[in-house]
Amino acid sequence: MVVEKLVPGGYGLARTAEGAVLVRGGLPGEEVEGRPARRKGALFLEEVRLLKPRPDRYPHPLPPSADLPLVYEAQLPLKEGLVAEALERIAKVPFALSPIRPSPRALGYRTAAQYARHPLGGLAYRLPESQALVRVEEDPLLAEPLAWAFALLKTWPLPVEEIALRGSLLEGKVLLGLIGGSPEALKRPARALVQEGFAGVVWAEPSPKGRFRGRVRPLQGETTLLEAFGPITATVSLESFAQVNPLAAGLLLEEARDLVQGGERALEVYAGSGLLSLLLAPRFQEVVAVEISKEAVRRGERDKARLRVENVRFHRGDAREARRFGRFDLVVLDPPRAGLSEEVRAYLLESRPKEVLYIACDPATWARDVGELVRGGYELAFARPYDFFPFTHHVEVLSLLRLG
Ligand SMILES: C[S@@+](CC[C@H](N)C(=O)[O-])C[C@H]1O[C@@H](n2cnc3c(N)ncnc32)[C@H](O)[C@@H]1O
Repeated sequence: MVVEKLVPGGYGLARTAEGAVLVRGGLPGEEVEGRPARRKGALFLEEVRLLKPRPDRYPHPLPPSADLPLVYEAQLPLKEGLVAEALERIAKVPFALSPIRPSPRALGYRTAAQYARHPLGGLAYRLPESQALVRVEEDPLLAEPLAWAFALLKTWPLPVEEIALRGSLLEGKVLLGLIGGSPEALKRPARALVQEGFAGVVWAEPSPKGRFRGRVRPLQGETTLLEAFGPITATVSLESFAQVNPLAAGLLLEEARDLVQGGERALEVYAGSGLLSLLLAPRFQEVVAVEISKEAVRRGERDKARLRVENVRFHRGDAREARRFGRFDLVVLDPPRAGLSEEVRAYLLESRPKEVLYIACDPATWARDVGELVRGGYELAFARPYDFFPFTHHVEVLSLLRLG
């Protein structure tokens, strides 16, 4: 069978007599075979064999997380296609997207990464479906400070379950998170790791809720770094979200700043450390930034003081409570992959801000939300895919909706 197109989740889609089959590892135009198996109501191809690969497959080694192993130029139309198709099929909004903006770096772009420790030594990637560990010998997607850390840690036998890295291109430094093991036993190795060149080492308890969601203890050195995201500098840490490709994120922030009109009050929900609030502050009298992570809010408060921004108010809380903050001229949204919660969508349709700036990392949930806002009286004024994650199917979208 021949893979027809790339679909959400990074699968190839092929059609068979039994219906559409999702193919992990098959790219559009490639001939594959395998055993179709039904899981969770969909048909997946198992034991995939690639019979006829594309001629533009990337010829050098990549980590297993790189599920779009094509030469860079060939990746971009596929990603654009994911966004265009989501708009058409899910939002049902006819709209011409602005062309995708490539990442300034196709390789060496990632400033954050996590690996499991392989039981036989070395670093490994956990396959999302089977949870099986695949050893990672090299990772050319890592930016320079992380590439140094990767090479060092590959041979360092640390008694932990996972490691997390967060680097800064601006400072040329990297923080190391040790997940699992005992913080007492890791104090000495942490000192040695800082002597070796890490800016800081933090221990975290493994938690079913996610990385850094259980107990966290700084072991040695720094816990935050300063990073440049285009027009703004911000602190980053291991503990809470910051964009992994600061050069690409910087381009998006520049364009975002130019898109919005300004006014009296702006609200940012899912704000992280409030990069957009701090950036847009000069255009508004008051900006409220709502974020659930205590650590991200703490970083935001520090950035606010460092940048001497007076009119941004951080609020640690749930986006679902947006209603209590009242009405705004602009609402900025950058939610996790699940997109907006029902309560946030209802709040927007009730309070009717003049502009909604929506940044998304999942085209399908973005399209669902855009569809609902358009049916509620908004018009999609701008949408451009951005490539924050070369060599993977992930794609970011910058969009602006205006009251029609
Ligand atoms: C994609 S990140 C965007 C962060 C920020 N705009 C940035 O670029 O750094 C999404 C953020 O939403 C936060 N978040 C997730 N669920 C939330 C909720 N229910 N209420 C408020 N914030 C939430 C996460 O902690 C994370 O910081």
